[in-house]
Amino acid sequence: MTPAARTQAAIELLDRIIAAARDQGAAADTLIARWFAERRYAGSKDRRAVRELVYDAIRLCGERPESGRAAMLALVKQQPDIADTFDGSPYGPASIAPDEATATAGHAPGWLIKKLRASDIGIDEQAALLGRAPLDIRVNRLKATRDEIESELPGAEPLAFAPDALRLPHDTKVDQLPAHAAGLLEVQDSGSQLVTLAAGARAGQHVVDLCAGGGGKTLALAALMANQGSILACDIDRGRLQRLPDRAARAGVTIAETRLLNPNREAEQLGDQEARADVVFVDAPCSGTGTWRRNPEARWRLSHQRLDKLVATQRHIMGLAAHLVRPGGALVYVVCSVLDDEGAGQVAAFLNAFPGWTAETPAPGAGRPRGAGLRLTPLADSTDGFFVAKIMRPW
Ligand SMILES: C[S@@+](CC[C@H](N)C(=O)[O-])C[C@H]1O[C@@H](n2cnc3c(N)ncnc32)[C@H](O)[C@@H]1O
Repeated sequence: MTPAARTQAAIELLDRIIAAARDQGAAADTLIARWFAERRYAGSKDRRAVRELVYDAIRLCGERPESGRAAMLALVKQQPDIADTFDGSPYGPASIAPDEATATAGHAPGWLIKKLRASDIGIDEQAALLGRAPLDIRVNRLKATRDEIESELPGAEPLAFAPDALRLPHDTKVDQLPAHAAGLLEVQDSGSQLVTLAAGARAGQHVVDLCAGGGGKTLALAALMANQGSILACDIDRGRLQRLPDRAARAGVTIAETRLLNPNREAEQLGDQEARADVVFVDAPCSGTGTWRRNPEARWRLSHQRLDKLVATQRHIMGLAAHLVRPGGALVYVVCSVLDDEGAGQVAAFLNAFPGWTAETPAPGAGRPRGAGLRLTPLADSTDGFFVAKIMRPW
């Protein structure tokens, strides 16, 4: 592909990503993969170059742009060399007109910037939320030690604050490693590992992982429990939950059982779990503001209404979770968001609604206290952004 054709490809892809963000369609990564699957003529260098242009433009534009071309013109202001590729050639974009509309640069839509500021996420933190995410893995302590895996992977760096975490060079093809196929490691952000550690789950305990999804944190919990005890992994999403048994088998985890929940019938379906769990782990659905490094277009999807709906769902799930915790047990609440509405505010509301419950500040070696919990951010901790709180049920 010529440089002009690459710019045109990026513009077309951005158009699709903008439409999908508006209509709650597929994620940017999926759209990019589909686009190239239909265009086999594009080589690996073309793919990399187009992808880079697309993500640079997404990161640059805080508000959802009017069009892919407007987004790319905003990028031209930052990277003037790209202007030459608007050459009107057969596969390239038309020349730039003097007064063409250009998207505005920024970290997020205005209403969201206000929310971030109100949550003490200043401009440097906002910029870091849009940086490039590192590649972290969790060594599965059921099958290997971190030292063993570190010695096998050139460039792997152990992280001081997460005992099973290694940071790998960006271009490591983790899914092609024999150690990955053998279940010795999983790709998992070190922040994700830390919030799981904060649950303090121990061997022999009964844990309910109420929003288990595909089981990323279920497997980490099982490893911390030395695969002893029991984990009930629940979710309302059949597709995600279905992935868990195979992943568990690969990781040598035998203590996890799955249960598919029906929205709004969860309480009835969890009746047998009433007041039984030592730990109920709630990795709640959230806005994902802490994971913009991986999905920067997520900020174009969010709206006031969507955030309000998420906050209501989180509250509903916390209420369900509270009934499953045994006296003296813990409800561990996690979101990959840095917004107080979903983090500190949510826990304050819970403590108000459930008298006698008390928050313990988890001390996993990173993060800073935020309200009754702990917050991790990309700038301060070099992890994804997370909020975690450990709330104890009275005896
Ligand atoms: C942040 S994701 C969980 C990720 C997962 N714990 C992991 O580590 O891979 C949140 C999950 O909550 C689930 N969810 C949404 N509403 C729910 C509900 N009412 N009850 C249980 N799970 C729910 C979603 O399907 C989604 O899989």
